[in-house]
Amino acid sequence: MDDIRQNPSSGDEVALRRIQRLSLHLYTPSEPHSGGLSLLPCRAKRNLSPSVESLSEYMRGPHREIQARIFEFFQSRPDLQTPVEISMAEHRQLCMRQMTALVREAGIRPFRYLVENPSAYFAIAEAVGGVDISLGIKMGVQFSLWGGSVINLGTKKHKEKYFDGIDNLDYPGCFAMTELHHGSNVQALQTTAIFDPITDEFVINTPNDGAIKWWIGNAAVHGKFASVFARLVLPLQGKGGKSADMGIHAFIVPIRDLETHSLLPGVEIHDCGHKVGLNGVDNGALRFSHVRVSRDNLLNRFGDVSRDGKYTSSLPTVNKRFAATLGELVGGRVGLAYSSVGVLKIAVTIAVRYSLLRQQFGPPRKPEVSVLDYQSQQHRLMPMLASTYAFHFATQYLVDKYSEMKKTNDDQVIGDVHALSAGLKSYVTSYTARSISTCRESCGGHGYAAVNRFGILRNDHDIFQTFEGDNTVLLQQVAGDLLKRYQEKFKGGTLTMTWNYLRESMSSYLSQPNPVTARWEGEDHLRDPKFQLDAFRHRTSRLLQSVAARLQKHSKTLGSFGAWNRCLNHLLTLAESHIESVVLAKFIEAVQNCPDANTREVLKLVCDLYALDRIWKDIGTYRNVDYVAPNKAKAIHKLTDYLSFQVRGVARELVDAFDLPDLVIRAPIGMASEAYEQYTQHVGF
Ligand SMILES: Cc1cc2nc3c(=O)[nH]c(=O)nc-3n(C[C@H](O)[C@H](O)[C@H](O)COP(=O)(O)OP(=O)(O)OC[C@H]3O[C@@H](n4cnc5c(N)ncnc54)[C@H](O)[C@@H]3O)c2cc1C
Repeated sequence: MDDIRQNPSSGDEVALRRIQRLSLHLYTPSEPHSGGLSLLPCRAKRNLSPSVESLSEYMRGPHREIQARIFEFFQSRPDLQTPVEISMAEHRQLCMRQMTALVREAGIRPFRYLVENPSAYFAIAEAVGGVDISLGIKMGVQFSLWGGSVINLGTKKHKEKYFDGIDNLDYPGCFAMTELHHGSNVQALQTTAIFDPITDEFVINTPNDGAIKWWIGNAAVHGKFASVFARLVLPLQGKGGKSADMGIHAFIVPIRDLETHSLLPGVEIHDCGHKVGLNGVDNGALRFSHVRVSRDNLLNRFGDVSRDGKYTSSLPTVNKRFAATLGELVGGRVGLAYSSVGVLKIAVTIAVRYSLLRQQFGPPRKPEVSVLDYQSQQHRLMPMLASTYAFHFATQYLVDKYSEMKKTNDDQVIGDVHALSAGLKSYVTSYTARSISTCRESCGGHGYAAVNRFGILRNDHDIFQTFEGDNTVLLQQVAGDLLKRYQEKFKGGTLTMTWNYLRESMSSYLSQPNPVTARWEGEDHLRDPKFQLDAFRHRTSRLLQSVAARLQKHSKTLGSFGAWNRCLNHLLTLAESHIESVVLAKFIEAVQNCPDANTREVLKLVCDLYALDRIWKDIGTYRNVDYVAPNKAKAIHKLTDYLSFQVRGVARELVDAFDLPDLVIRAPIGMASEAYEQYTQHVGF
């Protein structure tokens, strides 16, 4: 493409003059702090002066020290840093070396943290994901999935036998749930585990090619064990002497010899091959041909088989056992939501720093301006920066709740964590996936250089939307949960903490919007957290009430499955709306709890942008029900642009406060200083 400055055809000259005229119209000379140009000077602006240190201190959370240890360790070991170009085979070996060195040389034992201090575990996962996302996922497979299944679905005997080997990596393992024909629908898995009462063993078998375990992390190269999810079948225990299918259970199956590493008899493994991303993780496909394992290898916390082949369980039905089994695996979702925010922080930091550095065009006879001074660039990046802050606090809350759940086993907290982890995992990972592309675009051509990271971040992170539960499927769990609570409300039941607002407010949200407040357009009102939360909750309550009525109507003719499908998009919108309400509530709380007044003021600005941008993006919904009048909609739009502009003034400090070391950012264009120098050096100047 021709560059319009170097080769101005007459049409291009006209375009250039138009841009320059536009610059004159839109901008007036800058105030000192913004470092650029100011937008429509219609308001009396206050310059904020955030302290990066104080902001960072508040954001950091309690586990910064262990993260710093991880960064220092990898910083000191260039041989363990992932280069930009690396083959799949080398990447897999490097990832294994990285994980082994972390455990055996740096002395960081993620598995112990997972069991004893989950919030520290998630901080470790975020930090190693910053070193290489493949490493973060490889570690997640080993400790959270393979280790987590043994600890959470097994009993004391399993812990005694396997804990140390998992912890010190003598027992690298896999989590083998997904099959070729079934991923999301776990209840339909076909691998069987048939009890043989004569030998006191289970026989693990893949009955057809559709039941081949697929995508199993750690299987292609490194795994020695797998926790295999299979239907537990008891011969002669069903009606009329038939076999009884007791549903999906997990079994520990050794897959490779501990000494020689060769495949064990009856186990066939093939490599899933080169992937779009995460090529440091060795995903494999496994077929089992009548592999025998001891009865003790059943992970028997929720269901057991006695020596004489009788089934016992504290849970009365197959569905309850299934829910309990899958429920124990929510830790993976918590980790993904949390790590996804970590990836978003990296992408936003690179995009914002570069957009501040990069200068293109400007008013006549004036220096060129930073591209972040363009309203369009602010519109792309500032609400994203605000969302990153919002998700930071929301996922921090999720991690705290998860830790509380593990400590107390309280039913209400369990309910809360299950729905919230499903919702935040899907909402945050989808948002991050979209945003990485926007960040790439906002850095122009230099965003396309592999060294500047967006390609690998996008490719590695993309699958976060699918594994540990496909996002569309998980959002339906959130919607289902909301509907359940809605029904309970009318039966006088209790609501868990996060859902409490529905009880408190359903009736007021569902009454006709107040025509007077619908017209209020003052900045104080629009920036009042009460108005913002009210708007989010009003939308959720309406969506909930209307979808409940639609489901009831359609189920009469379509049955419950058909009715659900007829309302599916509505249900997904409901789930997202609810998650957004929770995210906003947690952000508002975080602002209010911030002890330093200066920092609080900056966070309040960022929070206001998050809230108003979301309201503006969904303004049609609010207008449709006259929750906001036309004048108010216009005021929201104007204020959102203005807040984006204000956040631009503190954008550098906001990304610096993420406190990500160069080891994690790596992109030359995303460096805090001398970015151009580092970039030119990279290509050899
Ligand atoms: C890199 C990678 C690593 C993985 N690691 C592991 C691992 O270690 N262990 C393991 O067991 N698994 C692993 N998986 C598998 C992963 O968990 C599954 O891919 C995931 O659960 C989704 O299942 P699926 O791929 O079969 O998709 P499907 O369930 O077939 O979904 C396909 C599409 O249909 C849609 N869809 C499905 N059901 C519904 C519905 N009810 N309503 C609306 N839409 C629907 C989905 O949104 C999606 O768009 C991995 C996958 C990958 C790619």
